[in-house]
Amino acid sequence: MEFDTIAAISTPMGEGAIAIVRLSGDEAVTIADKIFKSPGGKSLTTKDSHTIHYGHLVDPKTNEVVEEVMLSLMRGPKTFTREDVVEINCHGGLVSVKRVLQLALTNGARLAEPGEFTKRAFLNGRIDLSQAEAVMDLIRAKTDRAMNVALGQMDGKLSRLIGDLRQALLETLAQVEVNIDYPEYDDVEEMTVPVLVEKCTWVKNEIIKLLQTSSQGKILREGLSTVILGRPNVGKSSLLNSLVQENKAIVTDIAGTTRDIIEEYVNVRGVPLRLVDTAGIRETEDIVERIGVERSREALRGADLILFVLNYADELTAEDERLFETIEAMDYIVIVNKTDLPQKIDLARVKELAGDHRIVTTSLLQEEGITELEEAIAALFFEGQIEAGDLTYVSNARHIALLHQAQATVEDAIAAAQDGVPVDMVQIDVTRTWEILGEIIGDTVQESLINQLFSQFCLGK
Ligand SMILES: Nc1nc2c(c(=O)[nH]1)N(C=O)[C@@H](CNc1ccc(C(=O)N[C@@H](CCC(=O)O)C(=O)O)cc1)CN2
Ligand SMILES: Nc1nc2c(ncn2[C@@H]2O[C@H](COP(=O)(O)OP(=O)(O)OP(=O)(O)O)[C@@H](O)[C@H]2O)c(=O)[nH]1
Ligand SMILES: [Mg+2]
Repeated sequence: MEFDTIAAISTPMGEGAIAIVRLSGDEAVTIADKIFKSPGGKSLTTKDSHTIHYGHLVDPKTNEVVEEVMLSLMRGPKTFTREDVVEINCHGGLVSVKRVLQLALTNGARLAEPGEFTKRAFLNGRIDLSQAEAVMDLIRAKTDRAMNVALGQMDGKLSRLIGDLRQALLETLAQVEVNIDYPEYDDVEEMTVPVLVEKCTWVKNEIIKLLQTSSQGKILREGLSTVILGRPNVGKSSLLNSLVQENKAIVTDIAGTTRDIIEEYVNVRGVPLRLVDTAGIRETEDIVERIGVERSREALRGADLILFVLNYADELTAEDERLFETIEAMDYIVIVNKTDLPQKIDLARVKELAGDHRIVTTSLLQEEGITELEEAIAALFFEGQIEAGDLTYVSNARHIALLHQAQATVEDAIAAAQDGVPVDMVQIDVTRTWEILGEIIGDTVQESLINQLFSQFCLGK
């Protein structure tokens, strides 16, 4: 494909000692050649591919030296975009990077749109759509595990599986063609239906397996949304601090210390948590605190997991019992904190209220019970789950939606075939399933969607 030459800053703005301005397209080398002077004076166009060069950027209009740089020259198709790529490594700092970019733009490059480099890698056929989406996931990954999932997908793990499913569907379609071409042979019809049902059932089961990974996949990507809940002063902020192993939240003995929501990412035994510390829930006259309490209640609504903190050294209150009711239908762990103080809480009553939910006792002050709590969190996440490593995860909402659609259409195909619907009718559902799966890897997908997907990328990627 033929495209114009794009340029963008590919490193964070104003940070770091070195920054990269990247160019990609047919004119990348000629544009770079116009503005780059090596000590030896030789033109870049004479240089070998995949080489790096020291020199200066010089404005061809004014002959002014703009920057001292290292320049990487990579000719397509063995590049990130499959096009000619030039990367200019300049001194970090806002002014320097912007000057370099500006110089490239005034000498024939166009400013890249967000995600346009990766989009070209896709449009030029180096990667498919799910791999391109994984590039973005990789950048956003907040834990090792999330990063590994993204790396696997970038490597084409999901693409290969989708490819296999589509291949199986194509084979059934071929079988159906034979049937349509030779309708006079009854035995062909007799053969077609079982083959169709068998292959489609396999596809259906694989889709179901993939979808089963999706809730874990989403959590790995976005973190398990975990809300720390409880009355004022029970030790919620202390719990956040001990899980993140840093003093992120303010802890005092004054009830009502936390007024607003505090959010932190932590990795508990491989489970990424998006931890939310909330204002202690109580009836209050204080306007600021009341807003905080309201926000705590809101945070609860989107939570995957609640860490419900109770005070060991205090009797259960009506508020505690109400909170048990509020979270009744949710996943929660009860944490009875302050075990270093004399017991006042009725633990039997706590067990009764908690039912099947886990109860952990802690003294956050003395750093006791934290290991048990971490184990309880990990156990909840991995309960009855297969070892995480070798699964192909789907975590992307777009992929999940398409897999649900594909499951529905392939089920229609199976049901129709079993009901004796003519095979050329069943063929329609099979073809549709093949198309829907193709959308995941971007094979059968609309341009508007592609544009929208890449526009969510960051600049320079
Ligand atoms: N300086 C720099 N660092 C970077 C990138 C970059 O673009 N520039 N990347 C950007 O995100 C990542 C590396 N990703 C890359 C992926 C593919 C190819 C590439 O050239 N692929 C070719 C050739 C492979 C080969 O030589 O065998 C290909 O697949 O055909 C390059 C970088 C991370 N680090
Ligand atoms: N004795 C004892 N004190 C603790 C323990 N954990 C926390 N505390 C103390 O309890 C007080 C309240 O702790 P916080 O973590 O601020 O409680 P909170 O639930 O966030 O309180 P609010 O933000 O006001 O809702 C502080 O003085 C803590 O040092 C514990 O295990 N034992
Ligand atoms: Mg607090």
